[in-house]
Amino acid sequence: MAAPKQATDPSRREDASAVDYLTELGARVRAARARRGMTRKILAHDSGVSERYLAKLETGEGNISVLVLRQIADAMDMRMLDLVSVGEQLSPQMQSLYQLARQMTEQELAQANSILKEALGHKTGRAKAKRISLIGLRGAGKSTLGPILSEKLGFGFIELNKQIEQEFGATLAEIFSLAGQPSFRRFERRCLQDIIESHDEIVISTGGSIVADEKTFSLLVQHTHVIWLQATPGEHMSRVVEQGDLRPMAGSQEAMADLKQILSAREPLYGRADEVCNTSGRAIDETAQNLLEIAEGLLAANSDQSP
Ligand SMILES: Nc1ncnc2c1ncn2[C@@H]1O[C@H](COP(=O)(O)OP(=O)(O)OP(=O)(O)O)[C@@H](O)[C@H]1O
Ligand SMILES: O=C(O)C1=C[C@@H](O)[C@@H](O)[C@H](O)C1
Ligand SMILES: [Mg+2]
Repeated sequence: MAAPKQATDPSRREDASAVDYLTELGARVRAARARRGMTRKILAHDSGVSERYLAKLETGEGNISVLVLRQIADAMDMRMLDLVSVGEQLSPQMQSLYQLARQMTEQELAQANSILKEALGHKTGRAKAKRISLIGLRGAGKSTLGPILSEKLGFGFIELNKQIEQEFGATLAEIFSLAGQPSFRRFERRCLQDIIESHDEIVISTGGSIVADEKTFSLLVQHTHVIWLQATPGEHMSRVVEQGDLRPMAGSQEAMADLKQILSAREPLYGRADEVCNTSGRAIDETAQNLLEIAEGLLAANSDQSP
């Protein structure tokens, strides 16, 4: 007869973490239901999921399907994300804002955004000081235009990714392969925080994926005047290839589709920038001049707001 599996068996460890996860998920559903004052019967009625199944789920016994979880989240008017992502819950204040925002039309959202920005204007204005950051996809021109802009403004210049490499004594590739993406994101945030604390007049060229981390990107938005350097997908691709990076050529159809997908996924995030600078079909000199005007406009608006 085969010996029973020991606790050190990796498959057992996976089982244990799955049980913990399902228990946590169940507790979240129960807590969310309780916060809304919904009995299990009401949630069953509103979601179309049986009371019996809900009871199993809430005690961590049911390995729920994504679609059923969506029914439950919808019935409680909440994001599935807040049920499934352990350790990443919205604070009560954020939840309240989120609920409010969910009921608004796009037009009302834009209005709410500018009302909030204005109401908090003196705070954000000071918080941004004379820091300009450039964001955008690979080949947008962040590294090319950043130093030119800093020279024209008489400010310092920092290439965030280079700063991270210096700070942590390893190349980006090494950081990604040895420490992994989550560590890179932590280093990136820490570096940005240090730069913000130590520089009031600076141009920062960021990495294209800085928008992927909500906290880091919020830090950037709150403490710098963010300018999104835009280009067409074709130009992003041709510029990267011209720089000698031949990776995008491996199956160029697929690479182009990937690039377009990344761009469209990031567009709403890049869209949080204070201003946009279109670099497409323009010479570097011309773009640099336009970028300078945009930056000066942002700095002037900021000095108007300062107390
Ligand atoms: N109008 C323009 N503005 C900026 N760069 C341009 C323009 N036209 C062509 N280029 C070229 O596009 C390339 C932009 O590359 P750059 O390395 O500055 O992009 P990046 O945004 O820093 O990308 P990455 O995310 O890979 O660091 C350069 O080779 C530059 O010469
Ligand atoms: O756009 C991207 O996805 C990236 C751009 C680089 O600057 C780095 O931030 C990282 O390698 C990822
Ligand atoms: Mg660059």
